[in-house]
Amino acid sequence: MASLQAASDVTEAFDSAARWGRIREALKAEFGPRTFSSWLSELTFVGIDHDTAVLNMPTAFKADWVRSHYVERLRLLWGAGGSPVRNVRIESGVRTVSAVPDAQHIEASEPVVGNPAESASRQQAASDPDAQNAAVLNPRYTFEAFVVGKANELAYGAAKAVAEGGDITFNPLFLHGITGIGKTHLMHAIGWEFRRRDPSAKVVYMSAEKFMCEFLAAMRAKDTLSFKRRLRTADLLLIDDIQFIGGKESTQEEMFHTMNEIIAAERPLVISADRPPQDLDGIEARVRSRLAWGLVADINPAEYELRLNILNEKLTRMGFESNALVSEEVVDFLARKVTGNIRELEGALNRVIAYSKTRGSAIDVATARQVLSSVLRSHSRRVTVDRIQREVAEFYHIKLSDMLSARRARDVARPRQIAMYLAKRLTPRSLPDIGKRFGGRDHTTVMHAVKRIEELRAGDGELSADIERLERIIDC
Ligand SMILES: Nc1ncnc2c1ncn2[C@@H]1O[C@H](COP(=O)(O)OP(=O)(O)OP(=O)(O)O)[C@@H](O)[C@H]1O
Repeated sequence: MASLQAASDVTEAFDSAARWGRIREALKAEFGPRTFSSWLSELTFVGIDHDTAVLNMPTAFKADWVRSHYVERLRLLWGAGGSPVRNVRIESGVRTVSAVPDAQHIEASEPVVGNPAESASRQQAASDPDAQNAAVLNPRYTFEAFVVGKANELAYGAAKAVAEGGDITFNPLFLHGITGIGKTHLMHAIGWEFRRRDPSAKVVYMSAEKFMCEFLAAMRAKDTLSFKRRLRTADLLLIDDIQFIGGKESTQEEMFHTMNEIIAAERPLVISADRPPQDLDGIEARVRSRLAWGLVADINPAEYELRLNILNEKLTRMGFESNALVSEEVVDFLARKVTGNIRELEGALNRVIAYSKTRGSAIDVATARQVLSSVLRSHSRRVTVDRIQREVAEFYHIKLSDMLSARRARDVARPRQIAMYLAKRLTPRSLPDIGKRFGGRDHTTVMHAVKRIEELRAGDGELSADIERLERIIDC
């Protein structure tokens, strides 16, 4: 690893590796053995690069997942206890040589971090299959902990209605919105409330990816019956991130029959995705139409006020009511500056808290700015495909969903091509990755769009000026 500082000091390397061993144990205790083995067990420690812990995941897909779901937690664990590590970088690709002693074989010698109640309930789940469905629900994701604002009030209201049972007029409930915005939180909240009202109810929560893996494993083992029975007998079925089954035909077929059976039995079904049903490319028309049958509720990016309320709610829940560690000014600063999604907002808050705890006193805005410099820098610099899609859609007065849709009319196809072109120019994403974010299109479509816009720009001053204007909007 040329970019890494040489681990010349074996003791130092060993210390970091031992630390990684303890962090792995903490993660396992915190997230439970099942989540750990699905998402975190393959993560290996590569080395320390200045103030950054470098970790590796064998596949790009899982690396992406860890980046979007666990990196803040990893950063906090690495940075705890006065450690000089401030950042965590997740690389992908199979690594055969370890730059440091193999951390995975080092026993945890310090107490693990994690919620003991959660660990206990997970341990119980491991030996009690009936308890497993409840155990996958995150205890933090309740309605009480969900802050409502304009951006999510429709989804919240619908989720409450499902959870409270009674006579709902829609089924399924389809929740959609960009990553890190509260879809999973709401689904778990429905599960908790449903079970609170009827402790004997069978609540099944599953990510679509897990649905696929378990179904394919059951097919391979020629035992799909128990899989089918487990899902189809649910009193409440929650399927998260359904976009992942795009293109997987046998899984879609099974999903379709499962949905039909649950709906026909008038038992509630809740589905989530990163986009509305009609834009789920790679998913059969009959499945899409079934998904849109009930109520489709979107969750929009939080506005300033909601971001502020969420931060205050989190602080209260953590027992920081008196603002002893995080002042009102710092909360306001975070709400104004961290505008991406709620996961990022939480991450920034956790960093500020961790830093204040290390110092033993509240910090001011200037220090918060410093502590978050890498987050804020990457935030202001980081142009995302989502952001490009939003700005281009607004600029050309088309619907955001048309960026992902299959519509070929010129008035939407051209802005979509421009957005692809800008995604290639302004983000580090690869062509296949960009294609995936434009409704699962092939990389050749993106390549064609980039070429086409380059050609048009060369001969069309007006288009070229529009693109420059867009670049300025997106860049600021
Ligand atoms: N309105 C809210 N109030 C309180 N916390 C929230 C709210 N919205 C999101 N969060 C928090 O933000 C984090 C990310 O939310 P969540 O995991 O539900 O996102 P998601 O939309 O399911 O993302 P993904 O599509 O990546 O799975 C969670 O910790 C959740 O508790």
